[in-house]
Amino acid sequence: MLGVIADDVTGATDVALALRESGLRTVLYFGVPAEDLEPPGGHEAVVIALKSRMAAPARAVAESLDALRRLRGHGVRQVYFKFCSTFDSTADGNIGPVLDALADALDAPAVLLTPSSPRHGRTQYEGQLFVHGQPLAESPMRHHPVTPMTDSSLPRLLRAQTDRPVALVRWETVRAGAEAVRTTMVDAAARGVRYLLADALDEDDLHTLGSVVASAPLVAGAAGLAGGLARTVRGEAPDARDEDDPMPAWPAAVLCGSCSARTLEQLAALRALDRPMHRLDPVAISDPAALADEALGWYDALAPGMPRGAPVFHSSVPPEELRATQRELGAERAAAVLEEATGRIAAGLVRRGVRRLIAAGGETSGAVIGALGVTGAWVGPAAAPGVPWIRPTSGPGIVLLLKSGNFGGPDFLATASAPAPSPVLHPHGRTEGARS
Ligand SMILES: Nc1ncnc2c1ncn2[C@@H]1O[C@H](COP(=O)(O)OP(=O)(O)OP(=O)(O)O)[C@@H](O)[C@H]1O
Ligand SMILES: O=C(O)[C@@H](O)C(=O)CO
Repeated sequence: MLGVIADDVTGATDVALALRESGLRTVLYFGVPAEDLEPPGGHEAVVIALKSRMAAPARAVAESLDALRRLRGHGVRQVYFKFCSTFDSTADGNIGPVLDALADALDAPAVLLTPSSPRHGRTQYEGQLFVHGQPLAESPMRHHPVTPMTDSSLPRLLRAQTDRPVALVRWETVRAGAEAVRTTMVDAAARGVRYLLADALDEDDLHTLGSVVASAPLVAGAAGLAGGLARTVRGEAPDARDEDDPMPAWPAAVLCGSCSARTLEQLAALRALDRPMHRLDPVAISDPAALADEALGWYDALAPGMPRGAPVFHSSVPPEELRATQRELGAERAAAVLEEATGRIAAGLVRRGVRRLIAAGGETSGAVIGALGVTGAWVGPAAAPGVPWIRPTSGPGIVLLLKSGNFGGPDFLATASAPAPSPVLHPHGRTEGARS
């Protein structure tokens, strides 16, 4: 049994999909599940989604250790710490402290990690992180509203967050094969190195790395290495995926809090389709309940039957406008107002019969999950690489699509919220219409 601790909600759905596509039947929890909650039978991997990415180090460590305790109680022997493929962390940086705490608790000698996730265009070479071939600090991530990333050097980023020695596993070593990586790890551990940032440019590299850490107590990174590890763990055993898992064509709505470049493109595509769109402006209305009431009032006034397609609620703005709002309200307050309002809107929509909710942005998705009281979900088919449909294991009969800010093609939101059928992208690239 593989246990994953993810530092945000869309990171958790991303890694859960990687495990599912590697053939592991995967259950996902939002927050640390209650002691008496027995996971549904038949699963081979458990993912716990925390909302710790923006948290102060002490809180992130406490929450991660709590998740670890729960996973261990559940019989998990190997733990994967999932952080963002763009190494998103605040100025205080909690990835290092969480790694230190998990490594101590699991008695892990040297931990292999990499944010490389080639399916999402993230690669690591010579310790530098690239986003679709651009150095991280030159990518749109430099404008992120809460975690602007202005350095591309992973060793430097990680060393700023931990006192423990960090070294690289260079791409030439990875390409030389599992034995070369193993030797590098053993030598490094003997020299006192605790963290090995491994270069990886493609799925083969990740498979090699996965095979090296198949029995390591702690491994860390983005969804890419988790997939490489899962493929090794799973081996040639029969695939547990439910290939035809169709998504129902239920009434849909889109909730967008992400200001990422890709989300802005996806919103432009919705605008071009003349979808009904409502902007949430925290400067005009800074009381979250009033902001949500206004939005739900707009929804209630829409023509019955939604002839223009699923409605869209958004606060997404380009970087200059975002900075202006943040100057006016403060970045934290603006985010808190919008997240609470978005959660209230999600709950109001479900009360009104919406059963297919598409949320854009990790923090935004966390707010939606929290407001709906969703504590666990089965991982369904992918709507795009890294973005699975999920079905809550209890509560109202709905399906959710929680999209990381930069994931999905330009038409992703339009397609996912289309009346029916919505396309299902199979792991091996085959696309077909889902039945309703
Ligand atoms: N107009 C706005 N003004 C200020 N803050 C905003 C505005 N719109 C959104 N935000 C805040 O910006 C943050 C965006 O983070 P979120 O995690 O939802 O998206 P993301 O960072 O693009 O996605 P991911 O974390 O999956 O990459 C949220 O806290 C959101 O509330
Ligand atoms: O790794 C990624 O980029 C995503 O899974 C993520 O963490 C989104 O917040």
